[in-house]
Amino acid sequence: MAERKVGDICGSSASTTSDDHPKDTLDLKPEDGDPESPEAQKDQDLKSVLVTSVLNLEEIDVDLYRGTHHWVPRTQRLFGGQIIGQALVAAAKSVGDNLYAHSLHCYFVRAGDPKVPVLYQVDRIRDGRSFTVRSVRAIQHGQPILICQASFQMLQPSPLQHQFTMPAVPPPEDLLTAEELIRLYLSKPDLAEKYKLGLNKLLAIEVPIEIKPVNPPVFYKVTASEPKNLFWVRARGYIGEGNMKLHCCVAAYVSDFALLGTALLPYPGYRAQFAASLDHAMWFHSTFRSDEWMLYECESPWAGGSRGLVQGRLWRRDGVLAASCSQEGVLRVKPVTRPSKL
Ligand SMILES: CCCCCCCC(=O)SCCNC(=O)CCNC(=O)[C@H](O)C(C)(C)COP(=O)(O)OP(=O)(O)OC[C@H]1O[C@@H](n2cnc3c(N)ncnc32)[C@H](O)[C@@H]1OP(=O)(O)O
Repeated sequence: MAERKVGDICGSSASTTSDDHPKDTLDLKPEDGDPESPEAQKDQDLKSVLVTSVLNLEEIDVDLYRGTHHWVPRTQRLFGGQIIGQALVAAAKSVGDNLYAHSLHCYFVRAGDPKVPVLYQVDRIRDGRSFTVRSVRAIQHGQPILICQASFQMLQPSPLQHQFTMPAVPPPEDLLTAEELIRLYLSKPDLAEKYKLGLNKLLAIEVPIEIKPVNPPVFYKVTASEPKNLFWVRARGYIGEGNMKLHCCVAAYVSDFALLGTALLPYPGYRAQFAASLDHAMWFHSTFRSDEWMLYECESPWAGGSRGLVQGRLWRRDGVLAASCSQEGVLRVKPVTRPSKL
């Protein structure tokens, strides 16, 4: 299968079969070439776990897929980004080669259960001339946990093109990863035991995303800040060029990570007692590589009524706006009790 260069926006490499449904188009296998070659083996070894497992759905029947879990947050409810990414994989499988993921809108209606797989039932809502829409229900225990609509468009260039300017920040090479920051905190000789425990738990989590905060928090800082956050993100491991559709699914996974917490930044005197994403919308603007560093600019324009609205923009290193997202989440908080100084 000819490799598609990254110039295609969230494209796919489909081929139609004898029936009227294009066959599965999201090929997660290594690119063309001898699968036994040392290069292919190296790729396979380094292949991001997001590709080899999290976003690699099993086909159960036409338009019915099953997804498994890789990393589950401490809340023990499925990570929202995983369900979104897998739902987009399922939606994209029945969409032809000349169509590109440009948006998705989801509601999280029940907590995902990490003890059982997720089924993805795809409904082919419409195949229009320029736009094709799929609806996906993520199902567990016979009930939907997520409802998602995804839309795909033919490439239709236009003279109307503009974007905001990417924030000026240090490059990722000048910053520390989240793990490096945690190890730095752990190296403090006067670090209290209870903090050590929490930090080592964080280190033990195998999140398939690498993160470099642009303004790393001062360790257990208690000062309020604006509800804005910036960090460099990329998928761990190798994904490679040629499958923009897959990069969109990985970006959907990444976009839900550390986003909702932006709304808590002005309130260091409170901690989340219950926090969960209610909905999530995403728009894909240009080509990008989700296994290369991208700047994730997050901000929360509003919070109230036990909810917080957060918005994110994913920027390529060259300043091109790759994707935007918006999410509202439940934020039920309680005051942080600090040991009295007396
Ligand atoms: C800052 C940290 C950011 C973390 C971001 C995590 C991002 C994620 O990936 S979350 C995963 C994706 N999203 C989801 O799973 C949400 C799925 N949807 C749902 O679970 C439901 O639709 C939900 C909970 C939003 C609404 O359902 P509904 O039955 O109306 O909820 P409700 O009765 O209000 O209470 C639900 C939960 O809030 C808890 N709760 C209710 N009131 C309070 C309160 N005052 N204080 C604290 N918790 C409360 C309840 O105990 C219950 O918790 P649990 O599910 O563990 O029993």
